Amino acid sequence: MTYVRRTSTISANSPSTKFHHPNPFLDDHGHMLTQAQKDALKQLTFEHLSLQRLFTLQQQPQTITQLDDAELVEFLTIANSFYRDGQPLISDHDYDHIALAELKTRQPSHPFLHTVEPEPKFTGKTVELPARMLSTEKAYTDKELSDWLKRIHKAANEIGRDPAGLQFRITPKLDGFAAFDDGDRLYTRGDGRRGTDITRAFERGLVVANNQPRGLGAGEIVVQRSYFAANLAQDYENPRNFQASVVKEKALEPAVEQALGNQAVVFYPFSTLPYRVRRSDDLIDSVAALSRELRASLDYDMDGIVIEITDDELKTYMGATRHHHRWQIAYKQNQEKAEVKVLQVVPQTSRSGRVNPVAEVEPTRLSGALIQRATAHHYGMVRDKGIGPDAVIELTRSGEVIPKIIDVVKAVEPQIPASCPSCDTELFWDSDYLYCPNNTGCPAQISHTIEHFFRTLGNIDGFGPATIEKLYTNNIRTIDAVYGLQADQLEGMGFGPKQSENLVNELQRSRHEVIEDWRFLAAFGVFRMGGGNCERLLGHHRLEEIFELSEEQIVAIEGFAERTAEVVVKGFARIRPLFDKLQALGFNLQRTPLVSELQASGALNPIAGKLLVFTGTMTHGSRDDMKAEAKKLGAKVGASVTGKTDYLVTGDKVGASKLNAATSKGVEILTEEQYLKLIGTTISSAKEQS
Ligand SMILES: NC(=O)c1ccc[n+]([C@@H]2O[C@H](COP(=O)([O-])OP(=O)(O)OC[C@H]3O[C@@H](n4cnc5c(N)ncnc54)[C@H](O)[C@@H]3O)[C@@H](O)[C@H]2O)c1
Ligand SMILES: [Zn+2]
Repeated sequence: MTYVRRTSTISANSPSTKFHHPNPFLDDHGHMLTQAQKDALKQLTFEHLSLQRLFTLQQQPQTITQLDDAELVEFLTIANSFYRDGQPLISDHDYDHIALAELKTRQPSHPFLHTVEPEPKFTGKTVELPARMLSTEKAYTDKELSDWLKRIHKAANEIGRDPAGLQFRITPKLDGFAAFDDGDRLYTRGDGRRGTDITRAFERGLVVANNQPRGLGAGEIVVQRSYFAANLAQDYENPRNFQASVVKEKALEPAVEQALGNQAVVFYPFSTLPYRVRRSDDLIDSVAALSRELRASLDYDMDGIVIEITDDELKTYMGATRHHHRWQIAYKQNQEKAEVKVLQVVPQTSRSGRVNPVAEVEPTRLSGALIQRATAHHYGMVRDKGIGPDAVIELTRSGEVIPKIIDVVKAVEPQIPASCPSCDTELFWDSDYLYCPNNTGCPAQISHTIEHFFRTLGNIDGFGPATIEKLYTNNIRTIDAVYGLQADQLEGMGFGPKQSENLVNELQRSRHEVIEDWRFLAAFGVFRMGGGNCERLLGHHRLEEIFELSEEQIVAIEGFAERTAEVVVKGFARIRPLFDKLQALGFNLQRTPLVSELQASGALNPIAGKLLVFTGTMTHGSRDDMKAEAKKLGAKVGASVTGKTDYLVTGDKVGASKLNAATSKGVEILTEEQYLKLIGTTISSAKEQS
């Protein structure tokens, strides 16, 4: 694997760790970690995953299945700790259906799956809970629900109950912070058996929902949905994020204090929740409607419904696993699409000057996450489909944190900016895209370029959007100027003494730590030159040669088209002055090995990248084995000879037509023996090995 592994705690350099976070920023790469998440990450120790890797997993949750076992468990642990802290990294849907499901398939008895997922540690006395507070078993489909029902029926029969007579109590599954109120103290769920004293929440003004008395046992701390949407949605990413802060030991933030004062945050005992009762025979058919009904009757966020049997004797008989009560299940429907109303379309100028539309929408819950904004592909879509205030759009969430607009249900007058939101310069259209032409003076373009640089280097902390914005207002607007900063200068700009020192140390570290030259080049953000293309290019030409390269030389490299070569040559010319200045600062660059060198040294097999066709009966192994081996060495294997074939490898009893085709197309023909020699093995040594 090629990503950087960090084996120790990510260097602590966090400026004031703010618990709640304002709207997350979406950078050019669509990276969505918020500052608070990044700060929290710094507290964690990674053994298997890197920060970059987490970024990728967050952006492409489907790649979670490619992690190895240890990485997967580490990822689950990290995701869980973020979730409990009110800042989910990925959606519940992806957590359950991709990450957890993967572990279930691979290691059904892994301890992670069979205990209550741990909550963050709070200060406070730990006590034995009067009753166990477990997780719930989950059903996402009617089939899963009916399987559960069968188990209930079986148990009922075992103790002589008539399954048809059983009653099921259905309550909303509150999406809050679980707690237990014994009338005197309030405790967290902890590990399900022992919780931590968080009575301070009541002392801070938490009330029991609907003026109910204290001491009603298990429940959740929740915030009113309407209050959240009206007063908190701008500052808190989701209600979980807000709710968790009510019980934290640190001083309350003003918004939390205010919400408590307004009695908008409550402890809701489960025993006082609105409920419905159904019998076995009409349970499954009615769950969807009940779910909607209960949602409408409750001004708190819910995450499905909880179904449990009411027969106490049967409950006792069925008991619990270490993870859940067998007599209870949560039913969650997958809601992957939603229709929402647009509040406004906000323009965001990117590093390249392209202005991207972000639709702010009425807060809507979609597969476990609160959605407040969505991205349109480009302003052409906004223009052609009529997206603006009051438009109704259809959203889908396919793993990304910010969902995409898939369709417009109700079109309106499109909301399109005339000038750049950052520098006010008049925008221009280039087919479907809007651009700010002010490349050298637009604050957004300049700041994002600097952010991109540091983020791509990946070996420097502390230079996030907030820092860069502050530097910008203090006239530090180029990367070389940032590298020239001294601690006292930073202090003069309003950075704290400790932070100033840290920032200067980080700048030094980023120059002294070894970094791959392709990563360094990618940091300059030349159009079409992301990490992959930089590495490919530097596999053929040295970093110091790139400014002399012609379009022809670039096109000659596999993977570069003519149009790309043209913009790349221009792009290199543009960055050259900055490049020279930064290189003079002495970064510790590690060269990308040249393909030619690798081939000469034998590190790269001569057939790597070549297209081979095998024909005839082989003696070295079966033809399939040989094909597999060739692929392992980096070759591609074709079925028939074409003009692109590099070698035709021939065994015994070869048909004349293949040989003729090879000859007429100028394809080199190798006997099996010649081939084995080429790849550095002989028939006998190959046989010994196998
Ligand atoms: N997005 C992420 O990264 C992430 C990470 C970890 C967990 N999760 C989510 O958390 C869930 C598992 O967490 P869990 O084990 O804490 O909770 P759970 O979903 O299994 O629910 C159990 C809890 O539900 C609460 N509850 C709410 N309403 C209730 C009611 N009416 N009756 C009874 N109990 C009720 C109780 O406090 C109980 O402790 C998963 O569904 C998963 O999607 C998400
Ligand atoms: Zn601009």
